[in-house]
Amino acid sequence: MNADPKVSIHPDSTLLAATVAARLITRLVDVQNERGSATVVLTGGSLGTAALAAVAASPACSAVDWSRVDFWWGDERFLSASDPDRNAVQARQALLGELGLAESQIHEFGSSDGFPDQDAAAADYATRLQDAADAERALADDTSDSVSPSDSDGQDTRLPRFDVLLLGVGPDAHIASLFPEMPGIRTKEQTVVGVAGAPKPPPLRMSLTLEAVNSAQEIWIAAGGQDKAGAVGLALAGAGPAQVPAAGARGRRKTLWLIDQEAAAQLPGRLIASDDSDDEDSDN
Ligand SMILES: O=C1O[C@H](COP(=O)(O)O)[C@@H](O)[C@H](O)[C@H]1O
Repeated sequence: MNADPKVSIHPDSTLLAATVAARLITRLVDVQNERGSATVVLTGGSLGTAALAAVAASPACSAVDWSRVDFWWGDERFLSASDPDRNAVQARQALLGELGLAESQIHEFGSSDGFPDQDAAAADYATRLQDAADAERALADDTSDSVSPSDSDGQDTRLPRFDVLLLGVGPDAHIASLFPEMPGIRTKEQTVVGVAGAPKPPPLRMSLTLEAVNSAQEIWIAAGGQDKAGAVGLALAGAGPAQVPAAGARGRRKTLWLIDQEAAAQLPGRLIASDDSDDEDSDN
């Protein structure tokens, strides 16, 4: 049973990005203290990229041991590797390029330079996720006197453990590259899907499926601006995921909506009370 959504509302998108950054730094430090290393799944989009820039600008940035963080992506555009519209290129510019990471920590989707089409790049990403999951399980088995095997705590054996998975939301309520009423949002029994005909350019993309998104320990959905208010309102009013993909995101231990006042304009009244400001932060 995954976690019901909680909502945290912030005055504007600048403060929202700073809050996401502060929370991310804190969560990564906590996970590293608990488990040694941490894994983050990044999003593209305006707020996701602004939050990464805010991590880079934070005086607390160096509290994280970045050499023990792995980065994956929830989605990517099928473009050449250096295209400025690639989510990975934007994330490298905003933060990853500042951290002195090894390339082996940065798990980008394949590009149009290396793959014939988006389906081949999606299949490759699924294989790399499975390889990482297998390696994680082998490590857990080796240390099983002190650590529970990762597949006995409900972890999806096709995927590494995602400690925090970040999502943006489009005005149409898409998350990652799962768009309303398109095949990707209905795809089952696979972890990654190729997307053709996306309504937001570029049309060719790769995305984690909803199953894979919802394998994350914590999902943080960040949205700012009045153009997101309708999508946020519908998602939190309990719409169906096929029509409103953002409604389907549920982390295993936490589902946290981080939004600004403008994006909160159509929030159902009962949810304003679910603000997680007194929620510990329950990250322990
Ligand atoms: O195309 C995409 O859009 C969404 C939302 O982006 P935003 O700029 O409207 O916030 C993003 O979450 C996704 O990763 C990206 O590929």
